[in-house]
Amino acid sequence: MTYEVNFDGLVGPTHNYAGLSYGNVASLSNATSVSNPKEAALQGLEKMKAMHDIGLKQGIFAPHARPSLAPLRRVGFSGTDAQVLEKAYKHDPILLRACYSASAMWTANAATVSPSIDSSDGKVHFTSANLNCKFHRSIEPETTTNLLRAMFANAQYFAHHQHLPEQPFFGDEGAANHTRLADSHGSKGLQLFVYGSSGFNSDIKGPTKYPARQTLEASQAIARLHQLDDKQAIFIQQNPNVIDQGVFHNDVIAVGNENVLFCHDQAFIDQTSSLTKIRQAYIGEKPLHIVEVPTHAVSVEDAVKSYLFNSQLITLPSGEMMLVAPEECAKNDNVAAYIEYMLGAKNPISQVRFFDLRQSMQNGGGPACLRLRVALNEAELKAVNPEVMMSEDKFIQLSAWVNKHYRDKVTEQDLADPSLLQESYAALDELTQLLNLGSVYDFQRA
Ligand SMILES: NCCC[C@H](NC(=O)CCC(=O)O)C(=O)O
Repeated sequence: MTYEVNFDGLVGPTHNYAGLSYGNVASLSNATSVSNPKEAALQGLEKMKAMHDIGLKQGIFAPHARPSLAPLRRVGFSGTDAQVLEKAYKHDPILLRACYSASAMWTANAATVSPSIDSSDGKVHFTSANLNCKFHRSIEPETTTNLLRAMFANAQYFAHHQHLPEQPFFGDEGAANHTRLADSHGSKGLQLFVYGSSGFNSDIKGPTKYPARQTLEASQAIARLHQLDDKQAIFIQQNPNVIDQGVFHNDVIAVGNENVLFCHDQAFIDQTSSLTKIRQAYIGEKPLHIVEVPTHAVSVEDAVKSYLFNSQLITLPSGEMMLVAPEECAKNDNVAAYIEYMLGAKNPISQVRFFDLRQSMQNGGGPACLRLRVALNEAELKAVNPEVMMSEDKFIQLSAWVNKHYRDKVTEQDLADPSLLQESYAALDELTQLLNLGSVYDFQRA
């Protein structure tokens, strides 16, 4: 038996709205709104618990330590921690906000993962994403790797790779631009890598307004590192026009699960020929279902607002598929009508469940952004650090931990307050014990 295990990012104690992601409509439009980290973390935990209760395997990905002081010291802010915060607040508040971001919650961007069945050495491969398109995200990869190593600590089963070179040519945003199509989670599959532009080839035309965060070269490097056979990797360009309309990652316009690809009809460049290539490359024996949503039913704008395609598409223990959608989809008439139609149409998706993830959604992160998918067989699952797996007890423990440590309000002014740093580090130090992670943060290693 092979399971798809979803590792959801636990929202960190400094979750805030800083408007840091040009090209991500929600991030920009909610800049400087007041955030509620406690509510954000509890909303995320509710989703994890619901997935666990449905009978799925659910994991927990710890947050990163924020504020991160190393980048501030590196660019010349000096003194005690409190002095560094005070000076940065005064002289470069935007940089300070970036160093406070809880963006590591969106674990679809933490790494790209290939299951052992696809890799020639028979191991599960992980490559942390360099996230070098946005400064606040470019400071994530080292801690991500520390966390992955603490969660998947067995070298017999798990191979960890360093993130790609920190340079736009190798822009890599992890699993948000990667999906796997296969007859089942346990069968050999086709890994679909979707890139926005090329680092080296100027014939490949990217978007003109917003940045393309994933390059072809990065996707190719991952396929090499993960030892994928040529037949098991396909590279398709994202439609640059939709990037310019706010589709900053492919998982805002397409999602795959087993033998289903659910996508908008403007998701890919030259959509008809892109889909033909995917159909021809599919290596399964079952039929590949491509559920393509027409623009007349759901516009790109509605897709971006509702995050329909940032739903998780999961296989239930019964074998049916369920769309795990943000509540915003139920509130958008066009999207709600399409979902109703789709559930009744001839395809494997037969159920939907909506979640309130507003705190994350307001920064452009839906259900699918919040999770990293790792397909694991029984032996591999046994080798995972058991403390990072969701259970009744873990849910109670983590909810209590959030309620004890988190604030229910963070404003821009709070970022100058050194007690927010102390509270956050104390909370995370305790969390590393709850999840048995060891010393993964800089402040624990100093
Ligand atoms: N996969 C969803 C990622 C969302 C994330 N948003 C942010 O970082 C917003 C942070 C802020 O603006 O405070 C991003 O754009 O990478």
